[in-house]
Amino acid sequence: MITLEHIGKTITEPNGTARVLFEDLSFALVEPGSSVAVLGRSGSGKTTLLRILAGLDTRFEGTHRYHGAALSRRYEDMARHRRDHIGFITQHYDLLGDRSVLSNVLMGARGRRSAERRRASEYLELVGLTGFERKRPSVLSGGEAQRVAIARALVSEPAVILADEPTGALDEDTEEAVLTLFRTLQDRGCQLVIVTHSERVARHCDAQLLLTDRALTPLPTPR
Ligand SMILES: Nc1ncnc2c1ncn2[C@@H]1O[C@H](COP(=O)(O)OP(=O)(O)OP(=O)(O)O)[C@@H](O)[C@H]1O
Repeated sequence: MITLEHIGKTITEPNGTARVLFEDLSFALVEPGSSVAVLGRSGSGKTTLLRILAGLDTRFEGTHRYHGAALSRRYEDMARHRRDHIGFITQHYDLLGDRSVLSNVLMGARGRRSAERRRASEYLELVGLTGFERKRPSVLSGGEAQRVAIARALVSEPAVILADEPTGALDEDTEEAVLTLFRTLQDRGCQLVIVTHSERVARHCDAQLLLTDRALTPLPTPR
């Protein structure tokens, strides 16, 4: 269970003026295996919200809880929280260019080496990238790079997956395969937060929230 309570955040615009991004924002993902889509205009703060949930942004007011316990803002504690519980599919993939695809996926793994390598290969297969293990990120298409980022986030089978536009570079069939993979993980109890501009992706989630006027508002489920 992951919750945000009374979150406030102010950013500084490039011209030096302050802008309130979040004001008394609340969020709760309670049921095991549940998923929520976060929609909102460009610049409304969706990525910032995911970064707070991931423990990557600690400069905010309010409380971030995991299973009821308030998270410390110490860098080491946040890093441990991320490693132990969170899989983050970032908007720009953030692959390491001097490492192979397999090595990039292993960056997301924890546990015994041989088991990790096997699971990394399994997840590459699940995202349709068997045979890509030794390639470098620079030779991948955008959609292939995105699928490597997905495999990296999922390989540790985290309790919570945070996904920033996770299928933005994918064709419909590949997107469907990724959404099916997400559903399989949800069936095992994994919780998902997906930032998306796509109604199709939002429809796959159990609930939809709109980030507007500095806070989250529930939306009726699209048909
Ligand atoms: N560290 C920062 N310092 C200053 N401004 C920031 C910082 N991080 C984000 N911003 C600004 O905060 C606003 C929200 O950014 P964010 O990336 O969260 O939006 P978004 O809703 O995810 O947008 P998009 O849909 O375009 O990806 C933007 O105007 C961005 O320029």
